[in-house]
Amino acid sequence: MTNRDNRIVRPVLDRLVKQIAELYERDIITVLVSSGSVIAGMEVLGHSDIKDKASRRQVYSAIGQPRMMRLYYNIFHDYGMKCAQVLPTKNDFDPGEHRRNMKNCYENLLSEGVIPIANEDDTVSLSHAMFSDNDELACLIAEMIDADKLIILTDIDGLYDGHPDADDSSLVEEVGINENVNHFISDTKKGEAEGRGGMLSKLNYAKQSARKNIPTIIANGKSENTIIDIIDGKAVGTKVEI
Ligand SMILES: Nc1ncnc2c1ncn2[C@@H]1O[C@H](COP(=O)(O)OP(=O)(O)O)[C@@H](O)[C@H]1O
Ligand SMILES: N[C@@H](CCC(=O)OP(=O)(O)O)C(=O)O
Repeated sequence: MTNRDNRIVRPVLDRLVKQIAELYERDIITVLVSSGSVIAGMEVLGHSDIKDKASRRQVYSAIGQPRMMRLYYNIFHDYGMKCAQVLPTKNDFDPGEHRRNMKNCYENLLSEGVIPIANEDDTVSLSHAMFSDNDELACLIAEMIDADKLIILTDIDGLYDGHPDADDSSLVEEVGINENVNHFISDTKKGEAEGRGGMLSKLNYAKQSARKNIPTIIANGKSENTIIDIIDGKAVGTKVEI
């Protein structure tokens, strides 16, 4: 949802929400896990003199998260839908009261026809409370709500069997949970703002979800109709299944 200049690309969010709205019409209900708060905060504040990276992330995300939600609120509203914000930390997923409360909240939001939008609470999640990235958060939510499917969107069509820019690399259509294909992945993290993730993390959490019987697909979030195509059973992205 960001471009190389570290700006939020509204048409990408618009396309996402349009598809979520179309699925809702078909009684397919989505929970959205969305990053973007740190970059949205950087867009507002610009350069910060705060040296400590964690403190800077707190400040940027505290500024950016309401901005992301304003964008989402407006776009969902344009499609006649309502959305809500859920900001957990990793600790909230431990067995206990917070987990039960969070699950209850998801169930109630969904029963009210409201689409939950989750992001890590970057203002408080430091060290052990921190998810490794939003791929982990999506995986934990999918498991908690017993999702039928997890779709991990990125800026590339899926996992390639070599460097994505190499002429002889091609898209891997399916990966088994016990298949070791980590060597396909090169460290091409573009240094984009404070984004964490990366393809290795997507693959690991996709396998983790598949192990819990949640079919998972890594696909391109910048393409026009990715989510709908996946739901319609078209051959899109990289499937990770048991
Ligand atoms: N074998 C591979 N197949 C697909 N993508 C790969 C591969 N190796 C490295 N990558 C890189 O992973 C990137 C996707 O992860 P990235 O966008 O960094 O994660 P995040 O969405 O968490 O920020 C791709 O843009 C690509 O450059
Ligand atoms: N929670 C942070 C992003 C965390 C993260 O892992 O981002 P990404 O590398 O895009 O999966 C944010 O909203 O900016």
